[in-house]
Parts: sequence; structure tokens; C-alpha cells
Amino acid sequence: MSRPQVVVPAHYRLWAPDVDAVICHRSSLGREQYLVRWKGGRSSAVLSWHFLPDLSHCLHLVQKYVEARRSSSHTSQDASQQRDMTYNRKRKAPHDELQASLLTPSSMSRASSVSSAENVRPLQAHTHSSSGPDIYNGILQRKGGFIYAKRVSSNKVQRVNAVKMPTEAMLQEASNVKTTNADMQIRAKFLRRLDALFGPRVSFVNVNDPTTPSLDFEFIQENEIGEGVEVQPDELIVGCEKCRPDMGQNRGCEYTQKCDCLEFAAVDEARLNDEQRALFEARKKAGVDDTAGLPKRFPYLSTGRHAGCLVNFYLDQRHIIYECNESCNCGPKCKNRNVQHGRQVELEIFKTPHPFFGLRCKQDLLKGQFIDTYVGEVITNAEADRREADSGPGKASYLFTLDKNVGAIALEDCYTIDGEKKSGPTRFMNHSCDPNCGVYTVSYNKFDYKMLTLALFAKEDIPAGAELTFDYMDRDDMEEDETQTADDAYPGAKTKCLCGSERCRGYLWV
Ligand SMILES: C[S@@+](CC[C@H](N)C(=O)[O-])C[C@H]1O[C@@H](n2cnc3c(N)ncnc32)[C@H](O)[C@@H]1O
Repeated sequence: MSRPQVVVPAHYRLWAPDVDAVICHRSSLGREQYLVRWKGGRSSAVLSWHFLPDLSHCLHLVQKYVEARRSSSHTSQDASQQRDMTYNRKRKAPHDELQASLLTPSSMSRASSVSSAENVRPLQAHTHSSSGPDIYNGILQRKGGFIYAKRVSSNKVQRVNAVKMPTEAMLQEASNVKTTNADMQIRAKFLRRLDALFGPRVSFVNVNDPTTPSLDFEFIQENEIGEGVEVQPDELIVGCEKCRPDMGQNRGCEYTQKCDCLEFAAVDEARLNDEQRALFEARKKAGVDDTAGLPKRFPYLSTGRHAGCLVNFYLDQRHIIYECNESCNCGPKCKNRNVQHGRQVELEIFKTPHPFFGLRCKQDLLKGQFIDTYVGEVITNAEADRREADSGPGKASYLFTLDKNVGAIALEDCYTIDGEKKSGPTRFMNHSCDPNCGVYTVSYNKFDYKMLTLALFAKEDIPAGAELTFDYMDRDDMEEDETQTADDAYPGAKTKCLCGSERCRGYLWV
């Protein structure tokens, strides 16, 4: 007895959770069509062909298919198509019109076309096995506004083993069909996401090829707290009590000995008097980490062209930057608040000469200027280990351990920020062994040793358009590993560095 396997409304747009993968494509009625394998286990695979508008909710799976195909076949789109793919949000790109027309309701395609009986195409390679799933061409039917897929016993219907899809013939056909519209729609979706970002504009440009950063990635503005991660509630955060907005030269918290927020900040040794110096040295000798009452380094310059820029001491030392917070008495104009105001510069994600993307700034940056934070999912050390083990060698890594307080806490208690699936524009920043930016740690709550913010600052004046890079190896890690060179042997497991600088160490994370 025939039994329905899948029932979908005829105007159904596929939802990502329903779709296992996109596994092939072809041209139908002059338009790109993609073969979708539905979820339900490979052994009970249900397949259906779809035009792109049906796939708008799972374009990331179309992208996965298109990119895998591109990298395995090394086929590139023809030169004229590539010229057309000059996407920069500054001007209207050719795909904008196409995109608009494809998404109008009047042009919405039916959920499945080719799997219906009228559109059966002869398949050359039939690999039907009696034990395998047998749902394919010619067995989806439209009835009362729904599409039914059902098992069939009739010999008239061609049956193929859905597990062995796509067939050689289908692959052969696909190799002659471009994926231009999919590329355009993927690009358009990514650009829409950039448009929705808060703050100064973030653009995307890739004139080299049709690739777009993965749509299986979500832009977020703030860290997302993962399971097992504990963050102190805002009401428990202690602010500075003795400071006032109008004190000193009106920058707030400039009397660094007074400001409670700066209690653990770097000691300003140049300002120590004899008594303080003796005390400081004695505590250091005894291994006591108490610097209370000593003058501290204020992190930001407060006047002139460089106002707001990180001072050289912090740029060079990588000491935690303690900023004031909501509970402070100094007020919102306090100059000890910078990173918390968020990104103030326009950025651009672009395709580097290498097979990956990078980030640059649309304006000149001053030495010490804040660029943006590095946000992502905040996860436990155990979860980070698990994700790292899952990713395997050679895969891009987006994990940053918040380990600046190791000593006060154990390494295994530190949290990690994972920017792979959720992050902001800085997750596109590449490594250089001779970088123009640095990643620094910021704390808004000196008593929370674990929950820290990562912030990118320019380490030198950077002209507009120069790629922004930082050293993925923290100086602290380097000190442990300083005997290692590029020739050290783990070439299989390590990622070869493509920074091209004269100081290149050869591998990322050597
Ligand atoms: C945080 S991501 C950087 C953005 C990434 N390029 C992209 O396209 O999404 C880190 C990954 O980028 C690649 N990468 C960054 N800098 C590199 C370099 N100098 N040499 C080789 N690969 C690099 C590596 O795959 C690394 O794991």
C-alpha cells in the first residue's frame, strides 16, 4: 500500500530544520534548480527539486553546496560573470534588480516542480536497490494544494536509490550549469545582514570571485552567554564612589589613586614617590598582588588629536584595561569609558588574495584608536576543548581564551569567546606576524576575573584601506614557546601562515 512520505503545502518555503543538505543542481525552464535532501536520516531520504525562492530560508545550505562544488572542481565562473559580481553596497549592483524580481510573491515558485510526474526527466544511472529508499522523480503529486510524496510499486515510475544521489548523470548535468543566481542571492542576503548592523556602516566587497562569507553565521552586537558560564548580575557590579564628573580637568577618574575602578590597573611607576616605591617593591618581592593606594596608569589619552586613544604603555604591555561602569559616580562623560561606547569607525570585509576574507577600515586610524570588540559565544573551557577537537586540523579557528587573569584563577576555569557562528566584523581579521593592530582585554567589573571583553586597537597609524591584522599568538603564549620556529615539525597539524611579512614565523599558533 502506498504511504505518503512527505506532505508540504504547494507554496511552502523550505525551513532549514527540514533540510538535510542541498546535493545537486540543474537548469529547469531556464532557471537554476536545486536538489534538496530532506531530513529523516539518509536511509529514508526524500528528495525534491526547488527553485531558489523556495530556498530563501536555507540559502546557507545552497551556499554550502555551491562552495563545496567550487572548491572540489576548482571551476570558476567565467570572467564576465566575475566582473558582474562587483558587489559594494555603495552602489546598486546588478543583482539588486534580479534579487527584487526573484523575491516578489508573484514570482514565487511552487515548492517542488521537477519531482512531479509531468516533469520526470530520464535518468541514465539507475541504481535502485530493493532495500534502499525509493522515492524520487515522478512520485510527488499535487493534490488539494499540497504536494505528496509516496512510495510507489508501479514499474512505470523510474526509481533510484536516494542514498546514492546524485547520480553520475545528474552530476554531469550540474557541471554545465552555472550557479550565478544562487551566488547573487547569497551575496544579497549577506549584504542585507550588514545593512542591519548597528553603528557606522560595514561594507563588503569581493571583486575577485563570487564567494561570500558563510550565511551560517550571525552578526551579534554583544557576547552571548553560553551554558555553564556565570556572569555577575549588573546590580552587583561595583563602581567608583569617590570620583565625580566635574573633578580635575573634567575628565573624571583622573586621580587614579582615588578611582576604585582603577584599583587593579597598571601601576604608574614614574609617579611613585620614595615611600610608595619601597612599598611597591616590597609587595612585589613578597609576591603580593596588592597595588591599592598607588598611582595607576590611566588607559586613554584625554586631549588633543589622539583623545580617546590607548596610551603607549597599555599598547605595549597588554595589561587589562579597567573601564568605569554603570554604577560609577564619575558619569557618562568620564574619559575612562571608551570600548563600552562601541565601534565608531566604518569597516569593510573584503576578499584577500588568499582563499579567505579579511577586514579593513574605511578611514585612517590613529595609533591607539579603538576599532571594535571581538564578540561571540562565551563558552566554558570544556566546551571550547570540545569544539576545537570537533573542528579538526586546518579548519579556521575563531576561539579566544579569556586567560588574562590566570594565576588568580586556573586556566580550566577561564572562559573562551567563540566567534565562528556568531560574532561581529572583527571575526574577519586575519593574523599577521607583524600586525598593525592588537587585541586587548577590557574589564568593566574588576571583581569578575572571568568575564572579560576583547577589544581591538590600532598599534600604529593605519591608512584607510590597509588590511587590519593582529597577532593570534598572545605575547604570553610566545614567551612559553619562544624556542619554536617555522621549521618545527607539525606541518600537518599546523596552519601555514600566509601573512607574508619579513618577520613571519611560518605557522599560525607556533
Ligand atoms: C578569525 S578567522 C579570520 C577570518 C577568516 N580569514 C575568514 O575568512 O573568515 C581565523 C582563520 O583565518 C585564517 N587565517 C587568518 N590569518 C591567516 C594567515 N596569516 N595565514 C593563513 N591563514 C590565516 C585561518 O584559517 C584562521 O584559522
